[in-house]
Amino acid sequence: MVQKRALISVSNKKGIVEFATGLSELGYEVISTGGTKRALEEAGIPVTGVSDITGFPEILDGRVKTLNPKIHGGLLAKLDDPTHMLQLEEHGIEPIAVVCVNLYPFKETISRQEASVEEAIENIDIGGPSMLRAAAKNHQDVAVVTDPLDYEEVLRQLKEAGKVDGETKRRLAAKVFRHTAAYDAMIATYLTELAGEEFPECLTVTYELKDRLRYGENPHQHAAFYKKPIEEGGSIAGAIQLHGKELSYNNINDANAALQLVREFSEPAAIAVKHMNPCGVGTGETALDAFLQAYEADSVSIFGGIVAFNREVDVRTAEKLHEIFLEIIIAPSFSEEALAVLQKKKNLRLLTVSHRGEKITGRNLVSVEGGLLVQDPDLYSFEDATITVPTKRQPTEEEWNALKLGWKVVKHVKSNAIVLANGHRTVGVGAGQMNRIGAAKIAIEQAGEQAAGAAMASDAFFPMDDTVEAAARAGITAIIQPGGSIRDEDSIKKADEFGIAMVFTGVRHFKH
Ligand SMILES: NC(=O)c1ncn([C@@H]2O[C@H](COP(=O)(O)O)[C@@H](O)[C@H]2O)c1NC=O
Repeated sequence: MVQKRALISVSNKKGIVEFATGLSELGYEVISTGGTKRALEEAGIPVTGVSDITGFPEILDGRVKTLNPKIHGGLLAKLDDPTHMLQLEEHGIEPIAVVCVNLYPFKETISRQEASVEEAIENIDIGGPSMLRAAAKNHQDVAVVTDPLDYEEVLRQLKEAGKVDGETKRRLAAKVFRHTAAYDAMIATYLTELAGEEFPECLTVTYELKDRLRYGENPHQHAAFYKKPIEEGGSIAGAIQLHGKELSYNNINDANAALQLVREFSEPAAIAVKHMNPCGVGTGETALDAFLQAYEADSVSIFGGIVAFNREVDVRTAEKLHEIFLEIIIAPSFSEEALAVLQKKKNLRLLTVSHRGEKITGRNLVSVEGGLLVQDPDLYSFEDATITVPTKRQPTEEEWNALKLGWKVVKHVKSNAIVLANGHRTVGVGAGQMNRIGAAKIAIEQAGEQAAGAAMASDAFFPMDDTVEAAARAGITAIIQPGGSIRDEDSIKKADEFGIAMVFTGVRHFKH
């Protein structure tokens, strides 16, 4: 019997001995590169070295091992093409029926903070992707495996049918091209960043499947959650779920919004979110104080919402949280007693996010029909802004605290956005209105009596003085807004008329 050939060259050696044993027992001649050959021989599997086939040693520190016509001819020949077969014979090349290759660990290398550029470059696999792509192109005749999870199925089919069926070979080939494309995308991103190119001529991003979701924004929409290959600390994609039902599409979006806002605060803070807008934000000496403030901010909307903390949730906070219906609680950690309290609710999702204090710096990508919008995230903070006070009256210390809180929150509310706040919590949130005065009216109505003495934050400038007038009539005493309207003077005059202290930040925080 003519022996069939299987080529195995893997960096990740997991499961390879079992796979190679299976192939060998089925009569395959296993051919391998240096390290793989050694590992298989140690396990007692007969192996032919690739160098014995190519008649060429591995050179340049392994940069050239399998890049040889004796290998690539065997991968690319069409078995039903007489000319191909004749040429193989002429050049003494044997066809290869099974290819098992996984690549140098480029992702793992660049994930290590201390990895040098030289190390990263050495971990760019060249021969591996070449073999994978060749075999995948020729999948009509070659079964190509790159994922150890596929070893079992390939062996099963070879054992039961003596071959891998066409459908499986096509599926494996598609997987290979996804894998090599993702691999190259990571390399391209790494080198593009090193070269400092901001918006290259094409965008090669890659994401890995994290979860299939039960449905999307609505039950009739199919959905999945993909994550970046290398995790960014503090992101929802890196969150660990300790308890509760699986996260839904809307949960993930809301949790993301809550996390982005809680990161604005260094003092203990609690953020309640509904439909991606903060409905109550509180700060205090402790997580409990902060939560009580957030709850007080809007004890109606928080129902069925998400609460994010930037401090550990302790048992006292957990007991308070337990009293209301929430979908998700996110915190850096939960004390054991707190967990015991919160886990009484079967469905309540508890997430921890390992925020190590770094800013999330990756670009924002938003899909529109037929394209993708790409921009930097809005990382501008109050401390970065050039603050001016154009009114006669300067804010008092208490007003400054309220203005800062309102300004941090309004950045995370859908535009047009108005937030009313005191020094400890929001008291009114007007989100996503088509005109500014509309957003102001909603915030003022929600605040009711609490508007008196509160501060107002606006995500963009006032095109006219009507919002200042509405604020004054509600008893608001301080306003923070970007400024920059051609009619700023009208707003300043109106503020002076009512003794309001108004602050300009010079920075707009639209959010759509
Ligand atoms: N250059 C080549 O000809 C080449 N051929 C195979 N490789 C890679 O070498 C690795 C296996 O090496 P080893 O069997 O020596 O442990 C695999 O990840 C494979 O993708 C190569 N490496 C790199 O580019």
